[in-house]
Amino acid sequence: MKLLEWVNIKPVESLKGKDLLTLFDYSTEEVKELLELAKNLKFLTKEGKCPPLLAGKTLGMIFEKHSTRTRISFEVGMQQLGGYGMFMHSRDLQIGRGESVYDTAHVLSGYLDGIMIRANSHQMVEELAEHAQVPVINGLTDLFHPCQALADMLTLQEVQGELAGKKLTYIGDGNNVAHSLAIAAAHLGMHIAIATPPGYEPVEWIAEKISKLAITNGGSLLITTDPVKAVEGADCIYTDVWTSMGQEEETQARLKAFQSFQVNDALVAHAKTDYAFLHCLPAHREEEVTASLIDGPNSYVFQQAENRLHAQKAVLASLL
Ligand SMILES: NCCC[C@H](N)C(=O)O
Ligand SMILES: NC(=O)OP(=O)(O)O
Repeated sequence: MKLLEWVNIKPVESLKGKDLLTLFDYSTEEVKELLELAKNLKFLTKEGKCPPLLAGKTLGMIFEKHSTRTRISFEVGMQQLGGYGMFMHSRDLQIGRGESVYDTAHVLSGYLDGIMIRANSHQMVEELAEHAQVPVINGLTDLFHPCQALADMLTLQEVQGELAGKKLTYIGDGNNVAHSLAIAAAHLGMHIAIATPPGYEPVEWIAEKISKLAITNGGSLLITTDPVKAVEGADCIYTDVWTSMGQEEETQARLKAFQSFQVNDALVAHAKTDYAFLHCLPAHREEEVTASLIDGPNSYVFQQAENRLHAQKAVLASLL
């Protein structure tokens, strides 16, 4: 039998034409199906047989902020699926000179089959999605980073198998990455613990929704200011930068506030011995994580970065 006949590469039917703004908008079943498709697309890609599911299609990729992984994985992902990914920096577009989101959405919809955008404000991406006639994919906003979270779950599934009931700990800033990671983990029924300094907790309405979703799926959400409590018995430890893009002038204050939230040998001693360490990257060694950990045997950060490619191909193949 030919590979393509026994590896299931059916796009997630119910997601056709939809946007991906946050994983709150998807059902648990849809998230699981996307991850299954991502796993199969990864396998086929490694065999040199990634199917050309998006032949002739073009994804426009708008960036208001820097990117290494998101830009390159979307561009290469489109190419592997037989389509084309077109990079645009917002400062080169008329939107950078004040053309409205409404007009931009209508105009781009006439040329493209989908739009991926990395933006400063989540609200702007919602407005773009409202007026675009093609799917809009969130490549990071101030509030969410759903594509990252799908790659994170794919990586954890590869490393630890079934995730329901496992404990996922996030240490650091209650930011975009923390929000999306916890939403994805809640879909998969994980026990999530988030430790942040006071004042840097996840946004309240987002945390409430995550908690409900986690409980529905047999998991839970704990938010604490005690990193040791959060790490106790963890299967996975995750951290992100203390200062996100756009917060540069808060750097000094944040360095001080996050001092005791470094992921280091003393802290991970409270986790399971075979815990997996993840970080969305870019990382600052000896700030949020020590080199001994991110470059150590429990770290899967490069596998995680590679998985952006395969997780996003599942998204692209399904939405476009
Ligand atoms: N590459 C992902 C960067 C994530 C970070 N929280 C930021 O928003 O800058
Ligand atoms: N993790 C992530 O989104 O990386 P980039 O900022 O390099 O795209």
